[in-house]
Amino acid sequence: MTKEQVKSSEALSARQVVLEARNVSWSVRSATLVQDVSLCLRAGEMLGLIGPNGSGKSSFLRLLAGVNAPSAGEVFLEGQPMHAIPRRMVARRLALVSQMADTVDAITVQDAVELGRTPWLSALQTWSQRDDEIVSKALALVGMEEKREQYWSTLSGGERQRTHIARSLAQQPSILLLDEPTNHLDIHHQLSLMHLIRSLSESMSIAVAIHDLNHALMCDRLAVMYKGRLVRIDVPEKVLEPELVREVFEVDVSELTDPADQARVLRFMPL
Ligand SMILES: Nc1ncnc2c1ncn2[C@@H]1O[C@H](COP(=O)(O)OP(=O)(O)OP(=O)(O)O)[C@@H](O)[C@H]1O
Repeated sequence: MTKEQVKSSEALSARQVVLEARNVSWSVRSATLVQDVSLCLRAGEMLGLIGPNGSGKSSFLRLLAGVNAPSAGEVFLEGQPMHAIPRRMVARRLALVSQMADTVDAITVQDAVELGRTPWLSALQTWSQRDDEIVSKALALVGMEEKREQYWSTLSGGERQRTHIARSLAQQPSILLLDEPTNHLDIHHQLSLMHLIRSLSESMSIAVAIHDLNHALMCDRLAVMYKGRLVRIDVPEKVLEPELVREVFEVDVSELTDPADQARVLRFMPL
């Protein structure tokens, strides 16, 4: 990751807001799981959502995606209230890759990825060669083209995860929301996926929940969730500082520099 790939906050602040949460809360029974969160995702931004287990990242991503409606506040997609946009139209603009996404067993990888084209098809717009090309490209991007005929039920956890990501890419959204996409992936696939997400952010806006704080360094900005609240949003260097990491994640952090390429590396120690 070169410094040039990460966009500066000045460059980002000039860009259009594509998705906005305005004072959003979400309660289930008496528990408030997301509390008064406001943030903007800008065009071409890679925004990381970080926070300890149970801090509300997945719940907040589902609100951003319009899968759940906020109990208070509002989400805006390209300036329009999310609740007023038909789901099919939302699906043409935004895709969510959930943490525990599953699908029915009796379909192949190819079938699962083809489902990503659904929002674009209609009685007038039937399956075309272009749809085949989009599906093939999505499979290739996640390295699943050789497994295209394999049944879902026979896939490993990492292959399922990559298939779901391919499905979301086949959807051709301009906004991609990913909930811990490196779950189940081996180290090679974790790195290649993080670099793929980084390169996709040249043409898409991305919000991604991440546990690995070294991966989080690849984001343009980081939003820190803690007990359902947004406690900080800023560039990674300003967010991943010892005091905040200690308070939110209950670990000590020290920063090292890789002599090979001067890259920043974080090392964590128990308190
Ligand atoms: N439908 C629900 N009903 C009750 N509680 C819920 C519901 N969904 C989530 N929660 C609770 O809300 C809190 C936030 O959950 P959420 O999955 O959003 O956190 P997270 O930050 O994504 O966690 P993780 O890092 O472990 O994936 C958790 O304590 C969870 O148990």
